[in-house]
This record gives sequence, structure tokens and C-alpha cells, in this order.
Amino acid sequence: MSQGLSGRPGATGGPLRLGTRKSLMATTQSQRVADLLTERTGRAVELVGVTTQGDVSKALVAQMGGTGVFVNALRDKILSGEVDFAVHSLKDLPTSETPGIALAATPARDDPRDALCSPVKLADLPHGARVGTGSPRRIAQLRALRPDLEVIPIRGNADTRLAKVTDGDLDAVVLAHAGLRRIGRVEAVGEVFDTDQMLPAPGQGALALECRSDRADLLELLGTVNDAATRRAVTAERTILAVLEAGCSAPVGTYAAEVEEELHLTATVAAYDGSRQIRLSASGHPDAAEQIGRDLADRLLAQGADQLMGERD
Ligand SMILES: NCc1[nH]cc(CCC(=O)O)c1CC(=O)O
Repeated sequence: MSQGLSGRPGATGGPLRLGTRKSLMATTQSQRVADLLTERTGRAVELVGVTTQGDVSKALVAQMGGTGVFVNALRDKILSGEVDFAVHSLKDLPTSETPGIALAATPARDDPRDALCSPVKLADLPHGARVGTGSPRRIAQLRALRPDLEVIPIRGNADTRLAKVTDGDLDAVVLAHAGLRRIGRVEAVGEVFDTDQMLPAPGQGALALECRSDRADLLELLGTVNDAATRRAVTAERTILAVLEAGCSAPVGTYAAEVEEELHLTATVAAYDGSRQIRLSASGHPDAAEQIGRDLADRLLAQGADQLMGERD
């Protein structure tokens, strides 16, 4: 199986070293990519656990602007050659490019939707129920669906958040369905939100493989697990974020998918208090993914997206 690649410089030798955070979600998604790569190329892949400053100090994560601290630590290991590549949740990657680092592949996307983790469905939560989420995107869309709910800002990994529901501190929390599957906690889900109810974060449910941009051999090897349709969809979604100059904590939801050779993109920008939302859709040829995203972002801006995002409560 590896015959086509094994003769190239750099493609031979020991196992590929995949740098990963040590959390259950990170190691699960890294191992899945490792197995897929081995299946497609015959190359062995070894996971190299990396402890980042963000894993050591929670305060530091907040101070350094969220998940960026994890991404940067893995990128440093790639640039120094300690590992060959890394697997990230695409939605945690900033939209700006990093010198020397290339996005080598986006494997086929998992479920992009958000899930209500609760013993009951959203409609069955009592009036004024306490729902935990720290994401302005989720807060704004939740408030639009159920203005009576009390939204409680929470932090921590998925298990910590789920424990708040089982302990009775909260009636529900909202988390990405893909992440819950990766940590084996789908049983906690009361309802998976349709994308009509809650638009996911740009890139949610998708993974991103990164390596050094000067390693042509690796780019080819890692490219074997790329899924072209996923790449086009997340390109459209992330272009919205880039044009709006927003990050993963902005009240911006998007979802793109191909239906019958047309790429459909929907995006929402919401006020932090959920009082107003702009929601627009566009479609076009899948090869024009970036242009479709750009045009839709321009339309959102023309309708006041900038102002909306600037309003905090
Ligand atoms: N920001 C944290 C994060 N990054 C990726 C996922 C879940 C998996 C994914 O969306 O690919 C999560 C947890 C969550 O939002 O519930």
C-alpha cells in the first residue's frame, strides 16, 4: 500500500511522530487520524504526548486568549522538528496563517452540530432553567430559542461541564456533538440541535492536520486523508470568520454543505444578549467556496454585523 510513497526522501524511516495534547478528546482524535493514515499509506504513526502551558495553568489559557495556547505549543514542536505533524480541532485554529506551518489535510467531518446535554429536550426544560455555556455564539442562539432560560457562563473540559448537570448545579449544558462522541459521552445528550435552530462554530466537527510547510513529502503523505468536500465547506465557513475579523469566541455561527453539487452556506451573527440576529444564506459552485464565504460576509456587514458584534451586555 505504501509503495507509491516509500521511495521518496523523508517518507522512509521510522514512524511518523504525531504531536498531541494528552486529553481524552485530543488523544482519541489523534489516534483516529493515525489509524486512517496507516491504513491509507502503510506508514506507522506514533503519538507523542505534549504538555502545554495551557494544560498546566487554566488561568493562563484565559489570559492568553483561549485555546490558542494549545495550538501554539503544538506548532512550536512542529517547527522545531520534535514532531512531524499535529491534529487540531479545526474550530480552535485562528484564521490567520502562521509562517512555516501548512494546513496539510482536513479529514471527513464528523457531526458539526451542537447538542443539549440534559435529561430532557430543550422544549421540556422548565421555565427559567439554568443552562451552562460560555460561548457567546451558543448564548445568543439559545436566548433566541428560549428567552426565559438563565444562561450560566462555565468553563472547563467537557467532562467537568457534564458533571455540573449530573450534580444538579445546572439543568443543561451545550457542547459539540462531535466532541461528546470522541469522549464516549453521547448518552448525556437530550437533544441534538438542528442547524436551523443553532448554527455551529465555523469548522466545528472537523479536524485539521498541520505540518511544516517546507516538508513536501509530508504534505503529500498527510494529504491522503484529506476530504475535498470537507475542505471546501470549512473554507467557506472560516472565510466568514476571517472577513468579519472574528475569533472562535465571537457570536458567529456558520454551516456549509454540498447538496447536489451546490455549496450551501448559512451564517448568523448575533448580539451577545440574543436580542437580534442576522442570518443569511448563499449558494454556488463548490470550487468558489472562498468567494461564497466572502460575499456572504460582505452582506452580513452591509446589514450591520459589525455593530451587532460590538454590543455586549
Ligand atoms: N472549544 C473547545 C472544543 N474544541 C473542539 C470541541 C469539540 C469538537 C469539535 O467541534 O470538533 C470543543 C468542545 C465543544 O465545543 O463542545
